[in-house]
Amino acid sequence: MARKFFVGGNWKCNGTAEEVKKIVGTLNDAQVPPQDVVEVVVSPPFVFLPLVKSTLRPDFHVAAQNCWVKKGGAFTGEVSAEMLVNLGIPWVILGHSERRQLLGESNEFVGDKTAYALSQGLKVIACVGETLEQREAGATLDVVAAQTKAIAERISNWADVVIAYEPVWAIGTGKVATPAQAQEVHFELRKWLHANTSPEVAATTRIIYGGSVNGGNCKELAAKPDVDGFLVGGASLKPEFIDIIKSAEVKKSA
Ligand SMILES: O=C(CO)COP(=O)(O)O
Repeated sequence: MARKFFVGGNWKCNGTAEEVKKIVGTLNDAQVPPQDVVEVVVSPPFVFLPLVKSTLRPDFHVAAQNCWVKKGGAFTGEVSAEMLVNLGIPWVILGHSERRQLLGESNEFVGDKTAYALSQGLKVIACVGETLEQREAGATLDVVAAQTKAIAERISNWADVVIAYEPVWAIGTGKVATPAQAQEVHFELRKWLHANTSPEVAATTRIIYGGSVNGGNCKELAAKPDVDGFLVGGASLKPEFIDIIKSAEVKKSA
């Protein structure tokens, strides 16, 4: 069963309005494979969402980088799923390791957010991944399984979920997981989904890799059977993001 290649660009907390316009211009001018080959989603900071949504080419989509865990109200500083839906934002990234680590988001909280966002009609890029300490302790699979379980316990429909495997030690470090390391975890995650959700969910849910992906390493990673795309940080702010989008071609010819 074919899983459409997915390339997300997580801009994190970067950019001025001028820089954002420039990135959008570069994306709009780029020659990339068609939408039936690759799904492209860029995720600017909240304040730039309307600008990006209104100026970005129509075959690319936008994602927020977070949203609140329940209906909006007296939650100062938060942005609700309802607001994103109201603005026509189709996607949201949840459970990024930077939020898990710096803001103390627990597996349960990320699971609750995922369930709520889906209930409001958003599609979710749900991030999982182990720290270097956890990897060295041999706990990688336990960690990503526990993170995925907290989501699986709270949702029944995986059609609008993409799992992003982002090993914390590979994020922003230039230390990319080897294709074999990524493949191993993606394979195990799919196996976990098979055993704990359904064979159909396991076969159809896209599992994308994130952590120091760039124009130079993307093709080798994309060639692995269980790597269904990427969530790109630093390189998504640069023209090489186009090369990463084009790595979808590797899959097509596989
Ligand atoms: O965190 C990431 C994407 O969400 C990955 O970041 P880098 O590509 O900068 O390592």
